[in-house]
Amino acid sequence: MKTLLILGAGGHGKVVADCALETGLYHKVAFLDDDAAKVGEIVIDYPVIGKLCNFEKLKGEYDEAFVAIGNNRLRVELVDKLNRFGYNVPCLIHPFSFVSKFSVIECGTVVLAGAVINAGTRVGRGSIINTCSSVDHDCLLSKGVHISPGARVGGTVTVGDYSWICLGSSIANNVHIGENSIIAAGAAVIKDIDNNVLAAGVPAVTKKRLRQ
Ligand SMILES: CC(=O)SCCNC(=O)CCNC(=O)[C@H](O)C(C)(C)COP(=O)(O)OP(=O)(O)OC[C@H]1O[C@@H](n2cnc3c(N)ncnc32)[C@H](O)[C@@H]1OP(=O)(O)O
Repeated sequence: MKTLLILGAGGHGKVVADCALETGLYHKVAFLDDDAAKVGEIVIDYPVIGKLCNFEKLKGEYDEAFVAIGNNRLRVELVDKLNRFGYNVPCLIHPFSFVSKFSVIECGTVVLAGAVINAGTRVGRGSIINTCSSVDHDCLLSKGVHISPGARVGGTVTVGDYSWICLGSSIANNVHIGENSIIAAGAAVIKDIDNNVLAAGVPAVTKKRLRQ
């Protein structure tokens, strides 16, 4: 059994800790968070022991470290820092998810309860495959992608760096979603989506451009 340091003690941090414990691989977790009010508190039975930057001085005290922060770009930056610093950054797969043995999940990615990842799909580092979402066959999700609860991604879809597929949206097969874009909750995407845009509606259309 291993120990796990989790960067981020918010709602997503709780879910990540729960997932890690459910795997049966960890017997102890602790959190780091930059919210001063959280430091010293207990979050689902486990302590918040310092600020995010404290991961450096804790090296050697935990077997592995994981980033549980919702901001897609920041999450990947921290995964990369942990890797450079020599931490082992796992991928966390909830035991009640299905991840095809013919898929590849890169480090720092969490696959939560009820999620499905089908054969031939690759999920980049620092991604979130959230509760009861699905990513079908032969998809390529780049780094820092968040597939929110209940979202459905058809086969052979590509999603660029840091894009956020919101709650309950559906992405038709063969579509390309650009980098740093947001697909709003409940959208149905049937055509390619540019980089740096918010798309919403059924069928989804570009609503606004986002800062890069
Ligand atoms: C476990 C967890 O909780 S994980 C987190 C899950 N959370 C989510 O998935 C977030 C869901 N939230 C959304 O989808 C929100 O609508 C967001 C994040 C996309 C809104 O983003 P914002 O940048 O604030 O969008 P904003 O409010 O400026 O809307 C821009 C336009 O898009 C439209 N729009 C935004 N969201 C939607 C939507 N879901 N459906 C239809 N239209 C929408 C707005 O009406 C507006 O249209 P208009 O310009 O014609 O008036």
